[in-house]
Amino acid sequence: MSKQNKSDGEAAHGGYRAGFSVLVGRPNAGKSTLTNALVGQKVAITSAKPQTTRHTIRGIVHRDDAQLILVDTPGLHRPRTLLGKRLNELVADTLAEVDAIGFCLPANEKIGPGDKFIAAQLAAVGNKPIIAIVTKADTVDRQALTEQLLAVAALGREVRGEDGWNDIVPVSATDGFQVDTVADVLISHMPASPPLYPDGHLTDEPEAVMIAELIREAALEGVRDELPHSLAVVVDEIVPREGRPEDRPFLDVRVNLYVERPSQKAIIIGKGGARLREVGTNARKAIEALLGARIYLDLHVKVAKDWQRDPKQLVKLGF
Ligand SMILES: Nc1nc2c(ncn2[C@@H]2O[C@H](COP(=O)(O)OP(=O)(O)OP(=O)(O)O)[C@@H](O)[C@H]2O)c(=O)[nH]1
Repeated sequence: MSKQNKSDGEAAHGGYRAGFSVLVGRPNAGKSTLTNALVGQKVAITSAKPQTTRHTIRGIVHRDDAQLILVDTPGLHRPRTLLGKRLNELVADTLAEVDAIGFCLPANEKIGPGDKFIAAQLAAVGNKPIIAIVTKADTVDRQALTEQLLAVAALGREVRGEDGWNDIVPVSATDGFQVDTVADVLISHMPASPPLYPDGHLTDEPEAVMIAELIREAALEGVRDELPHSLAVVVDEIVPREGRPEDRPFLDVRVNLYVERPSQKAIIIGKGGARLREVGTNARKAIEALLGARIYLDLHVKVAKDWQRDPKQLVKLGF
């Protein structure tokens, strides 16, 4: 993340700004959906279930005069299991690195203890610009939105003193309402800097992590209720097949899906393996589109008992 030419001031890079921003908020606040709307391409998985975003996934907003690099974090929350604790460490590390923080609070839910907990943590980060983003604005009427904006402003003053949040922006990621404004406001807090990534680059997430996310999304389709947080996906290897012409590569992708109980393994695999085949077919199409190459997808389902609580298992699974 080193920026060349540490000279300050607007004119330093012809007025160009570039930097990092993170969206935080409690589970289900709409962070992934907003990231996707800002970046304009699906990079993070979304789900109706909380805490599906396990990895830090970056998307980049490109403008003629700016680059906004977004980091999508897992839901910041009170640690419960060890996995939760690791997630919170990840969040704390990310906060220290960014130039501005977007704090997401849904318009259609009263500010609760979870939001206050996060607000206090953000205030403790120090002098960083914090922009309160009131998400899902389409779900409430004008008056309810106004009241929520006032409540969010009051929360800002409560944790940060009289100045409160640097900005407050209502947005609807699903309707596209104010999505550009959110980008504008975040960009206004980015430092003068040359572009940090080549144009057209949408994510710097290692391909393996994106592949794992695509498979995880396909595997959870229709069974989210039975398998809320018990599925981890690890890409073992991606090997180019030998003897293929360079312009038409073919890759062997080997992947392990870890669940916590044999009953969950049965759900993933389905009767006679039918469900797993369907998961493979769906994920393969998405992965081929991502990689621009044909692949053979080899999926294995394994039971790793209590992987969420076992430090050794967590390391093995990449957490
Ligand atoms: N109506 C409406 N629904 C939204 C909007 N943004 C997100 N949602 C819905 O809210 C739910 C949660 O959205 P996500 O983007 O997955 O939330 P998140 O904060 O990333 O959640 P975690 O990954 O659990 O931290 C999903 O069902 C979304 O479809 C919005 O602008 N309007």
